[in-house]
Amino acid sequence: VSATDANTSASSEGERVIVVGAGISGLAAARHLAEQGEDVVVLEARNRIGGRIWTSEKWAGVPLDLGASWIHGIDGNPIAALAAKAKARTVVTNPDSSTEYLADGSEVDDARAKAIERWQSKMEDALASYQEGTDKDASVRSVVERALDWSSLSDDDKTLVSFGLNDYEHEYAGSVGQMSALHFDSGADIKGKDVLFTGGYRQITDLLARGLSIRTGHVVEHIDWDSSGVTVGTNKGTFHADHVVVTLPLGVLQSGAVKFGSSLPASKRTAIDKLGMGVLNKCYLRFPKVFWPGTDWMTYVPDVDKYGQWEQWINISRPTRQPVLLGFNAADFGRTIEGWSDTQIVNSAMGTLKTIFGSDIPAPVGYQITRWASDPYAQGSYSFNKINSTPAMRDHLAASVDDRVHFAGEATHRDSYQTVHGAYLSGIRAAKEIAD
Ligand SMILES: Cc1cc2nc3c(=O)[nH]c(=O)nc-3n(C[C@H](O)[C@H](O)[C@H](O)COP(=O)(O)OP(=O)(O)OC[C@H]3O[C@@H](n4cnc5c(N)ncnc54)[C@H](O)[C@@H]3O)c2cc1C
Repeated sequence: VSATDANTSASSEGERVIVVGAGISGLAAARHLAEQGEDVVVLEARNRIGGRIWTSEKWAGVPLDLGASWIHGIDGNPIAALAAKAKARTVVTNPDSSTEYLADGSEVDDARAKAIERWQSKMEDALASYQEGTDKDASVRSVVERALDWSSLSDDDKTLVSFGLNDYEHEYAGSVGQMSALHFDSGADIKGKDVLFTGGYRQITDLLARGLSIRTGHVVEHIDWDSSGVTVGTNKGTFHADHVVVTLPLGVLQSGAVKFGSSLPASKRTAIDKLGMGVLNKCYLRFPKVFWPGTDWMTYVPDVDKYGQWEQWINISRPTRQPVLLGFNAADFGRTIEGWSDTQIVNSAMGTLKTIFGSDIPAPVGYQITRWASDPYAQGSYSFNKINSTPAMRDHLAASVDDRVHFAGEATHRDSYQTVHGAYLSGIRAAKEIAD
């Protein structure tokens, strides 16, 4: 790889490869290529590696993941193998370990819990039978509302149905008004338990990055190619190579922030346009003491006019051994609060916690808040299947162009998009297009 302002190992006889992005997919690609003897450099816009894996060290001794937390399904998962190699300690979290609260803060009783389950299975059935009965797409919300005859429901039932809808948003990060009823859940099933890292997800990216040539602070601005090679322009000079592996997040591709010199194939442009980039944000709150139950999850069922607000919480005090709670907000509300000040967000979170646990709970002694949609190098949290997108579009997004420009990243994995392991596998796939 040669740059006008810098030269790397010019003596190498391997192919010269530039990898754009030092997230898990870029690191996986670069590592595979380096192991095959290729001459590879990673260009990363941020001053850190990891991308949407981002372990905060802001609170001494309490590493917190602001991006990905879980290995989703450890059975046969390549990230679980890397975790073992890194000797990283993990903790199982159990989705069935949950305490549920109603809008007034009272705990959900057995009858109400059954009603919630009943509505959830009605929604699942409605979506499954829609998928079997048509190939015309519609939004998840419209299919559910039609099947359950929304306007005839009592306010009480509307609240429970809304809670179920927002559950889909937390899982897939898209708004149910935009999610494809045909394809929202396409892809691989998760196999095995979910685990998170007590010492942070960065242990995985740090392991992969070891020994690689990575240039942080290099913002890629344009990518050109012809039969003789590729040229990658950055804020710190121009780089030349035989191949480039582009791992830019879907949101960044959609924004047009990086210009592609020769035109990209129509199928790839359509895929970029039609797939969706969703939002999931985190708000960690640290308290002087634990005042919540010992279950892994806490869920809150707000009134319909507070749709999607602070519905899902995880008790992070078990893995961190600290009085810390993590509140999630997805999709529309997750996006809305990015425009709020930190104080507004914390007050809003505390409003929900006070409704549940009483107004005399202690004030938080610290907070950490994410804004993934406003982040110029992510422009969202992860991709989702928007109305009128198709699973084949992920293959189009993944396809290489002229055997020069290769694509990886979570959004390019047809079955395991939205995940760390999907991103990782896509990086290996792209690297193998260049060197097996
Ligand atoms: C809040 C949140 C929670 C999540 N939870 C989980 C979870 O629990 N489990 C799970 O499996 N997955 C989870 N995910 C998804 C997972 O984090 C991603 O699928 C995965 O990390 C994506 O990796 P990637 O390499 O495709 O992209 P990225 O990690 O985004 O890497 C792309 C890199 O490109 C860089 N870049 C962008 N623009 C430029 C430019 N112009 N020039 C140079 N470099 C550039 C970025 O800075 C970034 O480092 C979560 C994501 C978020 C945001």
